[in-house]
Amino acid sequence: MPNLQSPISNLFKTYAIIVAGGSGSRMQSALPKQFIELCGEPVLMHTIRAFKESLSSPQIILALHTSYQELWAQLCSKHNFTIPHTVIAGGETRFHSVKNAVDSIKDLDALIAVHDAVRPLVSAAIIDEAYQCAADDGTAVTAVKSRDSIRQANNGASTSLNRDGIYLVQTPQVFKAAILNKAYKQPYTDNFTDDASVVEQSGVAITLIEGSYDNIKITFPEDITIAEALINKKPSTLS
Ligand SMILES: Nc1ccn([C@@H]2O[C@H](COP(=O)(O)OP(=O)(O)OP(=O)(O)O)[C@@H](O)[C@H]2O)c(=O)n1
Ligand SMILES: C[C@](O)(CO)[C@H](O)COP(=O)(O)O
Repeated sequence: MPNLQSPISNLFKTYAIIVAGGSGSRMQSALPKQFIELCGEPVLMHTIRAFKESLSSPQIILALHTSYQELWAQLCSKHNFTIPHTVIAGGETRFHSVKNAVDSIKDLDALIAVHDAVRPLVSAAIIDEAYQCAADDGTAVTAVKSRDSIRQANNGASTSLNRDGIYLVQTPQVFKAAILNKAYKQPYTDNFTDDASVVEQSGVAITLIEGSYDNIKITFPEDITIAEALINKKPSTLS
């Protein structure tokens, strides 16, 4: 069935915060992983294009460490990359990068997606579904069910958990702007591993939506090979 709903951008101003302020220590590459080429262009360009191609057509805000902003400008020029976006300063942690971007958005009636620069395989369909769900529920966090069995370790022993109740969380994570703005006023703690954990701590319930096993995060060197294989799959086989 074709989606006959009008794009969410007819009803809400939409933003996408793409966080690219990390150093990629686990990648062990001199060049942070968001700038490494994937099928001929930097990872970050694939990610920004996915949002540009969504029906939600968000205004894109890119969080980049100041020391890499000149490199990014050079890469955009080299690759003729002209998708409009605003660059703001990345922070010391992912939380601080998101906070800088959230603080730059003054429209508290908007919808804001937060997405890792290093998840370049996100589909337009998932992006649009996440904005729609956040419009309805206030929050939308993409996740997939664990495909492996799960055990909880405890004092040298371990017990089996029901994997049907275990979700692996991805991005995009989309929120009504007022919810995200309030959540990011909280002081930072190490427990804030994603935006859902920050919003939940502020007292707001999280709605999960179906993500995709293809929406991998590029974290380790082998992830580049896996991402290229996924990109080269026929589009009709992407799940
Ligand atoms: N200070 C930071 C740290 C991370 N990120 C972003 O958050 C996303 C997810 O983080 P992760 O994969 O952990 O990236 P890095 O922090 O770069 O990697 P590592 O943890 O291996 O150092 C990435 O797009 C990364 O650029 C960010 O914007 N600002
Ligand atoms: C935000 C995230 O990508 C959701 O899976 C993840 O929590 C980032 O964690 P990392 O420790 O920075 O890889």
